[in-house]
Amino acid sequence: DGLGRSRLLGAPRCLRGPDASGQKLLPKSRPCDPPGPPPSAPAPRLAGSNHSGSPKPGTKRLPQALIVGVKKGGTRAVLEFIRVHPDVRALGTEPHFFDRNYGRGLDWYRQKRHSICPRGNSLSKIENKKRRMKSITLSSSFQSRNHI
Ligand SMILES: Nc1ncnc2c1ncn2[C@@H]1O[C@H](COP(=O)(O)OS(=O)(=O)O)[C@@H](OP(=O)(O)O)[C@H]1O
Repeated sequence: DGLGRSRLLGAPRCLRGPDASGQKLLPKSRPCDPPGPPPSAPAPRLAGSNHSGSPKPGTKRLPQALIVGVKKGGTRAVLEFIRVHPDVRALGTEPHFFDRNYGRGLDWYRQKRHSICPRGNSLSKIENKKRRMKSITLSSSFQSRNHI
């Protein structure tokens, strides 16, 4: 609200440690993780999925929000605006999940997000260079009555 009070009352807060006081958690100059398994690696399977790769009923967890924009459409600016919220943490750099690290699986991606905010709200910008699209996912403990 206008007084700077969080409307996310009741949601676990992401306490910002000394390493995250408004700074990017991962500097842009940091080299990417070594490449994952070759493209022939099987597609990652969702936790709780059956042998066909389909999630079991009741186990699929989707992001609370997915913001999609074209490349160079200002998606970084949107992410930076959202991360100003005190209850939101964001990966500093794009994890390159789809174009470089897909073979590492969804657990690798989830762990990256979990490492910045284990119980709360995390943002990350992911990319699909082939389609020249960018998206921002917001996974959170927000209740449906909460908005940012
Ligand atoms: N409000 C507003 N108005 C006009 N232009 C803006 C605005 N916000 C971001 N930008 C410009 O958007 C470019 C970055 O977009 P993205 O963050 O989507 O880039 S990327 O696709 O992730 O590389 C980047 O443009 P370039 O500097 O030409 O790369 C930003 O300057």
